[in-house]
Amino acid sequence: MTSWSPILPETVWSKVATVLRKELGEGPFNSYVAPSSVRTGPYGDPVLVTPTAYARDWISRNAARRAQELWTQHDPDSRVLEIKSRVEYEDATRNGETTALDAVPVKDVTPVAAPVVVEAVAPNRIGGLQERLTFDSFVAGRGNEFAFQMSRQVASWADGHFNPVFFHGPYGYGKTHLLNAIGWEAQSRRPDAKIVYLTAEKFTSTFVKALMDKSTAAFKDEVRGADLLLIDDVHFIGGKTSSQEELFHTLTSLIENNRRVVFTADRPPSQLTEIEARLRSHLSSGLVCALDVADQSLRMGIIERKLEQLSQRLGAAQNPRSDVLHFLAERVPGSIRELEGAVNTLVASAGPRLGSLTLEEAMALLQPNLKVAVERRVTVDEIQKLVSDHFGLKQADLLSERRTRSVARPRQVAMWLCKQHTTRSYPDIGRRFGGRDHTTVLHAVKKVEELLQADDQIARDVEALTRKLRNV
Ligand SMILES: Nc1ncnc2c1ncn2[C@@H]1O[C@H](COP(=O)(O)OP(=O)(O)OP(=O)(O)O)[C@@H](O)[C@H]1O
Repeated sequence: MTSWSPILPETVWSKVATVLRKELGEGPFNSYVAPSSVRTGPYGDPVLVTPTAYARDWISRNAARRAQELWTQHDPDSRVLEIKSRVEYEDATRNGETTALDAVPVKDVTPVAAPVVVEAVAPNRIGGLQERLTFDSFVAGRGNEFAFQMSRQVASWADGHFNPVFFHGPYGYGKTHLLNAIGWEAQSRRPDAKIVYLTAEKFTSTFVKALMDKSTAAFKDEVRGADLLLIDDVHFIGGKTSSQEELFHTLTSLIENNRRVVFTADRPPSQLTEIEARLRSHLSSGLVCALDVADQSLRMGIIERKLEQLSQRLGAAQNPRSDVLHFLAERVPGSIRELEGAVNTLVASAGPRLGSLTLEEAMALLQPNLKVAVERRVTVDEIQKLVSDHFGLKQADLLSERRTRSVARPRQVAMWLCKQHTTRSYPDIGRRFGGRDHTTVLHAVKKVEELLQADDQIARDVEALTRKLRNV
């Protein structure tokens, strides 16, 4: 067996962070420590990378000594934890001080139930695409095989008989992954082509903003000029009349001009009852293709691929024993998103002991993941509807650019509820609130934490909303 040496920095960090969270309190922890992540420096030393110089200074003043103390307790090699802002770290990386292989976003090894770190969003050429979501990292099997083949066909720019292509399926089973993979592959085959990827939220919010700014012509040019348009979560456009109208004209124009369009949604077009009949019918006029929940063998394949990826990035490690693998595949409730979270938890918490863990030990480590997914799943969409109703707003207000307090505060409450009641990451929540940055979500979460202590009215609102969410 090849063992990991030295111990994974992420494993140590997740222990350190758990204690810091308790000692610093949720507010400061979420503001400064949670958005930071642990990377590895050129000589294997851990580096805590903070999003800003301000956060670096705050941590250096208020938490560095304690973090080092805790680090030393948990790291058999007693390495020194350096603290750098992201800019400093990136400069050092550019200057060859670190190796690409060493850079490990902590998100990948952090339990989903303990939001210690923020997902690192890699930059990409097509706006909005995530770099890790490619065909190579997608595992095909029963439930998604046909969707996978169709996606490859669209991405190959082969003469398509079907346009638009519409993928639908339950949450967390790879729709966004396939849409991203199509984008990457199509771009690599035709670098000159214009590929536009938009979530339906982003389509709506950008369009509404363009209406207000009287700049719809630019918006139309951008979207209707695409050779391939990829729209994620189109169900979101339900009830939004002007955006539906715009999407309808966009779709017909692209199809008339032989441009490709691909949609994803949580339901087939026929069930999108909040979408106007004319648009619904156009959505189903090409190929409608279902992604189904994954069976045990697909879940096992995904676990193996995920372990392979983690071991490539973190160094070789022995896979868990087969009873542990089967437990993961069969007993972790929820979608592939929760399954991935469970694999991350196990790898992060077991470290070099991964291969020798007994089933009982694995079950104990996975406790948070088993609990989280047992609870009823709440969606971002549901939270947005509930919050906008509660505060007498429209759902679109929460996604809009409006910053007046009567809108900004409910938006922050909605973001906080999303963090509490869904397994979505900060960047993901930001995307679903009109394409906002993850730092905005972090700020909102921190603000609401503060208000819950200081503002009785907000505390009552949050309590009422939480109760409603549980009973929906
Ligand atoms: N077949 C698969 N192979 C590898 N990873 C997968 C597969 N299916 C899903 N995943 C992973 O599971 C997670 C959730 O998938 P994704 O975001 O694509 O779900 P979705 O169906 O779009 O969900 P939602 O409707 O909530 O947006 C992602 O990290 C994705 O990479």
